[in-house]
Amino acid sequence: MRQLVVAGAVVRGGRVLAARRTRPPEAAGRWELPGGKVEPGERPDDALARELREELAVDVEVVRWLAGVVPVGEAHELRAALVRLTGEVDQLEPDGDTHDRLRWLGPDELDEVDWLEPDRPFLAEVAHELHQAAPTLRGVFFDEDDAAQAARRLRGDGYDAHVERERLAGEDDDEDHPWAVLTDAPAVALELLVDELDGWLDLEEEQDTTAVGSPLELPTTPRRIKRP
Ligand SMILES: Nc1nc2c([nH]c(=O)n2[C@H]2C[C@H](O)[C@@H](COP(=O)(O)OP(=O)(O)OP(=O)(O)O)O2)c(=O)[nH]1
Repeated sequence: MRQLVVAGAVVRGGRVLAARRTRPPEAAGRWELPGGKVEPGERPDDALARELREELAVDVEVVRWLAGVVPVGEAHELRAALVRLTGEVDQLEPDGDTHDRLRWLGPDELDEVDWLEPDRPFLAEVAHELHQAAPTLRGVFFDEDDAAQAARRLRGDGYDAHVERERLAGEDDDEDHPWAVLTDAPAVALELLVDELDGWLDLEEEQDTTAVGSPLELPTTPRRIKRP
């Protein structure tokens, strides 16, 4: 019998996490949904949670298993699940051992990376799921602490919210990038926070899911200067 490998489609803010493998040599440079082998007697859900904790230091829960079981080589077979992050994570780092790069991909970006063959049959269902996801709003802040506070408060109100580093149009260095809070909260909730914490709403719908990493435009209306 083939040994089961479980992989997680970690979905957050309308995007899925892809990880680039470093080993074995034939898989190095190819992208996958992070996960690993199920140990004897282990439940697949538990194995997936364990692997993502070990590899990415995140806590997840399985939302549902995707359709299909795909053979991997002679000895393994792959199943994949939609999972969601349950703990506090603002920045994810690759583990360095299995992966050297991570990317959050929107539904129209899934073909931008070179997936391992066994992962490909799952991608159509992942794309469908991402298209269904609640629209993602972005609030942008110059101050990391303000962004973190906004995300915390949104999560406290039961919404999904996380912080990402942004670039601005015309920037050509790594200095002073603003911070974006991506959330499925309604606009009114985010509006109150950007007003209070001196950020702005990024209303470029197209940027939300399709153009990850593309530069933001500066706000067109004056921002208040922060008072001490
Ligand atoms: N984790 C994972 N492995 C995949 C995917 N697609 C795919 O073909 N594989 C292959 C690569 C490996 O040959 C095998 C899983 O190995 P792994 O290295 O991730 O498993 P593991 O963490 O338990 O590692 P190990 O220490 O036993 O090597 O399945 C995928 O999406 N995720």
